[in-house]
Amino acid sequence: MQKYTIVVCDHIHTAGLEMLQNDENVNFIMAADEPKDKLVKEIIPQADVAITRSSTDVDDFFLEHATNMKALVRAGVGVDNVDIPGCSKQGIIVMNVPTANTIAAVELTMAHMLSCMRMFPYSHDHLKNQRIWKREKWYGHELKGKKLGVIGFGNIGSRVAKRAKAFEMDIVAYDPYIHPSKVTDLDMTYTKNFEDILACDVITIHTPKNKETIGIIGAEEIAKMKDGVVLVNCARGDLYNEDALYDGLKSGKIRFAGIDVFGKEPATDNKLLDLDNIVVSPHLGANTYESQYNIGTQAAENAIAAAKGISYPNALNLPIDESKIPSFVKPFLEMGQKIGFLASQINKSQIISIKVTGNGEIGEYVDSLSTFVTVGAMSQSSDKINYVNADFIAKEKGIKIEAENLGDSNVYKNLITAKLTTAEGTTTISATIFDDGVQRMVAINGFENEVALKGHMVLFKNSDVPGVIGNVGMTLAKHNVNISDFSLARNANKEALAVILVDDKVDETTLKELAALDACLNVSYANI
Ligand SMILES: NC(=O)c1ccc[n+]([C@@H]2O[C@H](COP(=O)([O-])OP(=O)(O)OC[C@H]3O[C@@H](n4cnc5c(N)ncnc54)[C@H](O)[C@@H]3O)[C@@H](O)[C@H]2O)c1
Ligand SMILES: O=C(O)[C@H](O)COP(=O)(O)O
Repeated sequence: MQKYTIVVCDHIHTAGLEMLQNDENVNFIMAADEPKDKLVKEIIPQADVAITRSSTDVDDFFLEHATNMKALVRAGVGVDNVDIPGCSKQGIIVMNVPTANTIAAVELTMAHMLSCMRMFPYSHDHLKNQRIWKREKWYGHELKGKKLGVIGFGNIGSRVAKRAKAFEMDIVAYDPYIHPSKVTDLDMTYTKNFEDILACDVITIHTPKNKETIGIIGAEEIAKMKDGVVLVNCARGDLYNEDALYDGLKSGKIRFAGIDVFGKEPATDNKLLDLDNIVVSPHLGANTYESQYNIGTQAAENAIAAAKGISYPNALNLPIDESKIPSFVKPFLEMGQKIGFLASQINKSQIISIKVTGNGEIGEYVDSLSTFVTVGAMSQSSDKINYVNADFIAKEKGIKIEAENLGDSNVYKNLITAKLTTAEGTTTISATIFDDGVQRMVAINGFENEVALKGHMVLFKNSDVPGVIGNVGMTLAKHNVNISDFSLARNANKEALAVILVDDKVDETTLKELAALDACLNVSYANI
């Protein structure tokens, strides 16, 4: 029985661990308590799939040891500590669990916001730990009537905004990547002007961490804010520049900050912890039982599906978004891979370039088609090639990949053509799918041979003189090769090409005998 190794690198809910344990095809290794060095060097090389959280960096060191890995599941949202291009290069499909912890993060944000307004952890500490009853010391502020600036209006930001509106706050949202109606339909203000956010009483951030958002709030932005502003960050460390945040809090320009995430975690020696106008938590945004149950079970389910090659839910680095591919396109993708593979068997040499064109409606998907043709064409020479790393590996090998949408075709409703150029020459194959659903080659190197793209194939090119077909048939019969289909086409140069489907593999002796026939120009065998 096929067994797949799934390594759990960080703690996930026991319900997820049980799913892994109970799957008979899964050999599951719980490595959350292993030192990272041991995890990476000794355990990761065994993994077909790994499950990680924010405590495991998927960096050069990790990838260097992930020699068998097919997929990685981030049991959460943020993939800022996962080197996605590096994973793609190694053919590792990266998936996350994007919505399972949304509510947990939303509610923690509200907790931070309220704690900042009422200094709740401090009054609690005063009474409980210091036994001081000093009501006049703890005058807070109300959310009602205050302006809340929300940076990033996705799953979490939009829900924080809705809850804040229930507290009668006025919401201003900044998110250049959404339609403004997502905000205005909720009777909130949408802005493209970041200064409108800086003018708010309370600011909360809910963007991913990337080149554009790191330091989106720095010293300059803080200087423009209202005196006594409150800042909340339950998204990622470093979105607010930590030095600027520290200075702003120290000077009192920022009255209070609620911070769940830090530039470097664990953050036990972060200087922000020295301040007494800050509420902090150790990256607890996702830590509710409900959210961890959802995340743990979804991560386990997705890891099992990926290990078995069944599906890759929420994959972040597939060249195509499968949910956006209409069903009629999928067989064309599969056929693209077949003609790439066929071309590479007929034209066996170092690949120089691959050009893919599409006619008809399929032309719109020619970029995805070219990825599939590339996988097919390169799979002879590399057993590591897949849809995720095909473009990277092609680039690395200096192979030029081109894709072009040629618009409507006069003859075929949809047609894909793959042109494979190697050190030996060029092979061009066109294929289509008619209403009967059969994937058919319709042309090869200028010959209009129509033949189903399946099984064993002999391609026999000859001078167009009498008697050739008979001799080919006799030679195949002599070697016990049964013909199941035969397609003959001629060109203007008095040449003919026979594409012969046969029942079994054709051996070298038979091919040599065919090549020795008088009119033969060349012969090749392929199996798809
Ligand atoms: N503290 C935690 O434990 C915790 C838990 C869950 C999520 N998170 C973090 O919260 C963040 C948001 O998560 P989400 O699920 O809402 O993600 P999401 O993808 O649903 O939303 C992110 C939003 O940010 C917007 N955005 C991107 N770049 C922007 C920019 N430059 N300016 C303004 N808006 C921009 C996007 O358009 C999107 O609407 C992520 O960083 C995630 O890692 C933290
Ligand atoms: O991005 C996330 O999903 C959160 O930050 C949670 O991270 P964690 O899984 O390490 O708690």
